[in-house]
Amino acid sequence: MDRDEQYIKLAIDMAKTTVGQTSPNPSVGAVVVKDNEVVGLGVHVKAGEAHAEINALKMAGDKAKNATIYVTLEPCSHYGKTPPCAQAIIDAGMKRVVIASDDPNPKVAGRGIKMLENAGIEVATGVLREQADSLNANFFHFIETGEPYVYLKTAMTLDGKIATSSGESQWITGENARNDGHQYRRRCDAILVGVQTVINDDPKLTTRMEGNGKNPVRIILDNHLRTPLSSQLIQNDEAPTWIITSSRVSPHQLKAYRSKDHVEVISLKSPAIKIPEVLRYLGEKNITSLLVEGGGTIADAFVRAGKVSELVAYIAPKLLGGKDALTPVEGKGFEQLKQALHLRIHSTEMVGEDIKVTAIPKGR
Ligand SMILES: Nc1c(/N=C/[C@H](O)[C@H](O)[C@H](O)COP(=O)(O)O)[nH]c(=O)[nH]c1=O
Repeated sequence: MDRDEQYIKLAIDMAKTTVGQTSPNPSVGAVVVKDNEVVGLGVHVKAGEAHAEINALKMAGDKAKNATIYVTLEPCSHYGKTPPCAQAIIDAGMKRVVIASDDPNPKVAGRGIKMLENAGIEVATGVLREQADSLNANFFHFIETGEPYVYLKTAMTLDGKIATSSGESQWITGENARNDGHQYRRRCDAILVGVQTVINDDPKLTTRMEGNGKNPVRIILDNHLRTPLSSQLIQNDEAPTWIITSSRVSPHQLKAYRSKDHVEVISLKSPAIKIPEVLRYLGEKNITSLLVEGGGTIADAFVRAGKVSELVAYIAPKLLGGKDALTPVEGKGFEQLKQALHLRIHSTEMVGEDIKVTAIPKGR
């Protein structure tokens, strides 16, 4: 690993610590180096606050002059909530800029680099690009599609069951795997379940394990508004609860949920909920990442709609059997093998006694 890669790696590792808290902005890290000495470090901590480059330049002060800045994403060139970073780098009299990811926004991609080169600053790009790009896969997907990046998460036994035939499901996987699953709740802007999971499991869907963290918005897909008023998602107000229902529900039914400030019922215009419509709506609400926790009917709807960005499967070394035991993907399914959703295995690792597999649909 050469010097440029070393400093970009440091910037990426810093950016990793802010994943989930900068939404709808990307997670970015920056390192300022003068004569092989680190003189400034910075991350973007929250949307609307200073960008990583600005924080690193602030720490570097006068030492930024004729120094090099290593940044995980192309410096912005436009006035957003804060002035453009490319201009701040020019004003600081820097000599060189090393970048990992290009800006995915076609409207501004390359403009920051152009500004820097026109000011006589040397620019190197694409250093550890893949690592930096995967850090912001959610953000890049959101910018390119206007829809949230969708993690489909499931927890099953080795024989593919998510619950016993009598419906018992807690717990299939161990503490470590469930803890790992909560990191996705911290990272995602929203978590989504179907009403059957609410009825069966009465989940809280908050980020509770390993030091807590930001709670995602909790979303229930509920065509006929069957969410029990007594359920934790209605009674517990630690996070917003959005119930997405169809246009067929009556004003009387809607009224029942109005008493809870943290609950919002959204009836989409169609008589039956369609996944693409849900994702367009969530994108408009700046939900950039969505954790779909099931159950099987919901998973099937997302799979058949071709709207899964990444599968996260936890597999417990257990056998449950039972022809009526629930499986991760239920619903209508595909009738022919050639229709199957093909994925590329992205990672496999042990998490406690369980196996964790992540996989990306082919062609993404
Ligand atoms: N049943 C299992 C899971 N089950 C996940 C279901 O969504 C379940 O209803 C919620 O996890 C419950 O939410 P909360 O914990 O109350 O916030 N997920 C897992 O990772 N392992 C399992 O064994």
